[in-house]
Amino acid sequence: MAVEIFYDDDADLSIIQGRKVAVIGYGSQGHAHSLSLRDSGVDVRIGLPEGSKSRAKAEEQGLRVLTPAEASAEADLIMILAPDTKQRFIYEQDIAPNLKDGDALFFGHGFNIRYDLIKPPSNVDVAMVAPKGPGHLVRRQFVDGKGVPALIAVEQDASGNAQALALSYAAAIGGARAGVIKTTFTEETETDLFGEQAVLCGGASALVQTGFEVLTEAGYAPEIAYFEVLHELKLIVDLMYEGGIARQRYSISDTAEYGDLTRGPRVISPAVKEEMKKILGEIQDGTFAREWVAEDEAGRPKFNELEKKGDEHPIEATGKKLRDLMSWVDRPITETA
Ligand SMILES: NC(=O)C1=CN([C@@H]2O[C@H](COP(=O)(O)OP(=O)(O)OC[C@H]3O[C@@H](n4cnc5c(N)ncnc54)[C@H](OP(=O)(O)O)[C@@H]3O)[C@@H](O)[C@H]2O)C=CC1
Ligand SMILES: CC[C@](O)(C(C)=O)C(=O)O
Ligand SMILES: [Mg+2]
Ligand SMILES: [Mg+2]
Repeated sequence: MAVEIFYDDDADLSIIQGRKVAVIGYGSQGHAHSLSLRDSGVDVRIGLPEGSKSRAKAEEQGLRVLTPAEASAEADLIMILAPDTKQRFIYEQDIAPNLKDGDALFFGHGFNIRYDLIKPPSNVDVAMVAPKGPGHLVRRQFVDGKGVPALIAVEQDASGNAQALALSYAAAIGGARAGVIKTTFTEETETDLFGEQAVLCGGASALVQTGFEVLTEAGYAPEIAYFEVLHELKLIVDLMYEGGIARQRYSISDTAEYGDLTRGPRVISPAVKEEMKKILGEIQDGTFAREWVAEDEAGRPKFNELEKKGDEHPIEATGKKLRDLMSWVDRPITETA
């Protein structure tokens, strides 16, 4: 079945402009949504705990900051953009007691609804606006007059108007400039987790680190290895982004293309595809979600150890040294928050 795609002309911005929005969390997505909602004429307040280090950033941008409970009580649309593993506690403690008939509960990712960690009452709309890109780029694209495509989904339509509300919200953060696709909480959650684990983050990081190790262990200069397996990856992905894999193959040399066609499938072998299917199975049957929730509850020992190991990988020191010399590399995407 063909997906439904909506653009600015399909969205009614006045719907979200008529709501009182609370954005809970002011990190990667939270800052992007809040600032762009405000710039689109929406009445927005931020919900953050008293001791949160994000408070100063939000206040510096001229936003009104309340506690999550105060912001939820004041608002009639609550967007939860706190870490996925913290959302159920924030919901129970700060949001649920303040939900009123006709309110809307919004998510930027379907994790807590898909895995039954949050169970909203039947008298509120439950919807999702999930930009398909990192928050800092969502904001930068908005400021540049462009947008990052977004997904919308409605889990519960108490008002009968939840989809129009979600589309209006998505338009206010720039999503409808690029295209807003209708999906479900289940499809968004499972495909998002698969994409970030197997390809975008997990797959790509491991591919780059392994390529760097193979070259440097064979005696090649780390600087040359860095350019070859990391720096140039962006340029190749830019071509894919513009015109697919076919466009990338059109632009590279025939020598590179023959290597791509014959060696690529040896790197991403049938065994890798089998492992990807296993990873998808663990997402679908809830194994990954249970593991991640338990890891977070235990204080993230594995997360912290693996993150530290990644930071200590030799490619990071080489990259830092080289990037400091590259005047042409764009400003950091963390500049806006
Ligand atoms: N990162 C991304 O680009 C994307 C994220 N998403 C989804 O968006 C949501 C937010 O993720 P992300 O932006 O990465 O989150 P971040 O980790 O970047 O930011 C989390 C924010 O929540 C705040 N926070 C922590 N605890 C609480 C609490 N108890 N009450 C209120 N606020 C709290 C943090 O404040 P403090 O400074 O105190 O830690 C911080 O401001 C998730 O559902 C994620 O899956 C979806 C698409 C892309
Ligand atoms: C690719 C990672 C992501 O899913 C995203 C930026 O869309 C996330 O959860 O951060
Ligand atoms: Mg994503
Ligand atoms: Mg994600």
